[in-house]
Amino acid sequence: MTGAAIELSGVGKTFGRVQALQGLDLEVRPGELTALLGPNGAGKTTAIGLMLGLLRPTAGAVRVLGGDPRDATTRAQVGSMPQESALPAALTVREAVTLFARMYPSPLPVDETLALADLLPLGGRRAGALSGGQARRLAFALAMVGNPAVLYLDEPTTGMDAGSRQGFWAAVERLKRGGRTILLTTHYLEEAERTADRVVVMNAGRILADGTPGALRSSIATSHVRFQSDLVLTELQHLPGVEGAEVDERGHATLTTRTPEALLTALVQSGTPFSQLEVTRASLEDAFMSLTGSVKA
Ligand SMILES: Nc1ncnc2c1ncn2[C@@H]1O[C@H](COP(=O)(O)OP(=O)(O)OP(=O)(O)O)[C@@H](O)[C@H]1O
Repeated sequence: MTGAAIELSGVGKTFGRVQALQGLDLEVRPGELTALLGPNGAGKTTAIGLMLGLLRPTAGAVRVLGGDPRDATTRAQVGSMPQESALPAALTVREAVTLFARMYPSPLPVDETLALADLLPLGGRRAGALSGGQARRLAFALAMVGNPAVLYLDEPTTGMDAGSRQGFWAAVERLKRGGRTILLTTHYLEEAERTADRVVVMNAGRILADGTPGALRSSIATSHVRFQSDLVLTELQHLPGVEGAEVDERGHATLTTRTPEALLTALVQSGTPFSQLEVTRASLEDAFMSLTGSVKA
């Protein structure tokens, strides 16, 4: 045992001819909030299915809290908010949470769980009558009521309005401070950046990047520097930190760089006259798309 809360080593998963995951190595430390990011079909849900013991790996091994994710002792310590949850439509919110609480050895108090998911005012409403965003909050409550050490949230905020989202992330922050290990998938990069200790970017069943949100941003986020000058393409390419350069026939240059400040300092120091300067920072969304080569999901 390595002390990792979740450990995937050399994990592969195929569905017929589809290779959903290939040689996946991932260690999640206890208490860490990890965001799995990737376009549709990247393999995020499959990875969670393996960590939950709902799927068996075709290759490699999956350990959760030092045990087999299929064992009852492991499952009792794990909570999951799936992408689409079948909620017990005829039960009220409170009844559903109470019922789920009975399935765990040391559940959270029902009222505390309802409060965490901002559902106290809706305790008497039938699950089948909830709005989409409210139903997501009930799925969150059902994932939490067992007082899990490890919590999986698969695209948790899909369908939530801005207010629900804010409340939800505040609750996740509290859970994180309480020392739980949380692994979530999301398409909302900015949310992941704000909340996660670590971001793991996946595409086509593999990990493309893994690091803190800040490190990821600085490793992939580029800026565009545009100006007009007499410099020709080779001179532009030799400015410090230039990763890409284009120049049109009128001398309008567009340079791609991760260090726009150093580039501009060198440009000014060279004494070359320039005009129409414009510096734009690529959004994290752009950087993510260029990394995964995907269109926005
Ligand atoms: N039960 C299954 N049978 C066949 N193929 C599957 C099955 N489950 C997943 N796949 C395929 O495996 C690949 C990974 O799917 P997965 O659902 O893990 O992606 P994802 O990253 O969660 O995508 P999304 O962002 O759309 O939820 C996809 O090509 C998908 O079609």
